[in-house]
Amino acid sequence: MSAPIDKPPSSCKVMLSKNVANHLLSEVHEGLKTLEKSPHLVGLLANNDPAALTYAQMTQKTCEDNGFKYTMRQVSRDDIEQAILNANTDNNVDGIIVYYPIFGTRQDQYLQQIVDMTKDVEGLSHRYIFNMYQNIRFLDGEAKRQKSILPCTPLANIKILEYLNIYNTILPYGNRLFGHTICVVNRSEVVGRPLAALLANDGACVYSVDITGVQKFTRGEGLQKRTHEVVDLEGKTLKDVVPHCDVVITGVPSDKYKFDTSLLREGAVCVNFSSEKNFPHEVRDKASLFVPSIGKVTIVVLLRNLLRLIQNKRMDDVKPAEATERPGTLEASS
Ligand SMILES: NC(=O)C1=CN([C@@H]2O[C@H](COP(=O)(O)OP(=O)(O)OC[C@H]3O[C@@H](n4cnc5c(N)ncnc54)[C@H](O)[C@@H]3O)[C@@H](O)[C@H]2O)C=CC1
Ligand SMILES: Nc1nc(=O)c2c([nH]1)NC[C@@H]1CN(c3ccc(C(=O)N[C@@H](CCC(=O)O)C(=O)O)cc3)C=[N+]21
Repeated sequence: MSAPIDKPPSSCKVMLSKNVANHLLSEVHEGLKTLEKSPHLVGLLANNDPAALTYAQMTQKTCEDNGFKYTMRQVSRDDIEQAILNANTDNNVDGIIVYYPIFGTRQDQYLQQIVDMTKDVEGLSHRYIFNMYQNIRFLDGEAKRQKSILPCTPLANIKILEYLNIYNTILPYGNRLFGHTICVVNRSEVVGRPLAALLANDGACVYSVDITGVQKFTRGEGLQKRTHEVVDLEGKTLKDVVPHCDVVITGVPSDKYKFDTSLLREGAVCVNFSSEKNFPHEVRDKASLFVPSIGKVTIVVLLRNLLRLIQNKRMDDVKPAEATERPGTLEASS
């Protein structure tokens, strides 16, 4: 009988998102101490998506374990508009999350826009999205007291890269990804495209890959631009860009999809935000760090956004109007 050939142990460190989540939770607990009463988050569920229900239940548990109040309201999709309007005017509600997809059409974007901006924990209101793409970090211009709200899943990915020290804190805020080349596989409007923009705004060169093709997001040579620019890389595919990347982030919503790890640069950092396992087990033979899922971080970011909304509301004696159009600054972190 021949002895089994042992593979050398993998040098890849697998980082579970709960480590990052716990780190962020301590920040959330500090914020909570400054409030008189528990923040109240309302989750509106108007679809039969099991992923949305799981996500809602996980959010409820995290809220209850950490001093937040969470109420799930299940409504039919015909009643969702009225349910949002009721939560908007209810003084006992601090934050609202509506689980999507509901109609799966532009009606979903309509619903996103009727959530009161001061209760929009997901940062889906037009003004927040505009600020994000334009790299405007505050709602009150030069006063810089009210931070704009960033979308939860893109921000969760950023918090993970910060935790993994991909962000270089010796560099000034806004430039801390300078020198990194990052591939994001998914260009949806809710996660992939905003994520590519945020990473590029922080100084990275980002290849954004979708089934429609590859785009490159950068702030130009030597980070000359204030916000990112995008170019279509016609004819290029994942295979052309991945070998250049030191970070690869995947979000393909299919259990059939497996990332071809032979393309990875040795020692790349790999993060998967899809609820499916996009990386096969062999990723451990190539990657230096691997984060298999990020859901727990997303939920803590949601709570952090809720605290931020409450802090912004407190400062509302300073009127935030007209601040949106002013050029942003690069001096504050996400
Ligand atoms: N962990 C978390 O906190 C969250 C996880 N998710 C998960 O992330 C995944 C994606 O969510 P969404 O962006 O909302 O989904 P989506 O369905 O809106 O977008 C998926 C995108 O991936 C692209 N895509 C599909 N196959 C591809 C391929 N082979 N190569 C490159 N691109 C491909 C699609 O064209 C589309 O642009 C889902 O699994 C979802 O459950 C979503 C939100 C939060
Ligand atoms: N407005 C809105 N925002 C969302 O962010 C949103 C939504 N609607 N609709 C539903 C999808 C789905 N989604 C997930 C979030 C976390 C995990 C997650 O936490 N996954 C665990 C594993 C899941 C498990 O334990 O089964 C993890 O990453 O560790 C999954 C899926 C957010 N969504």
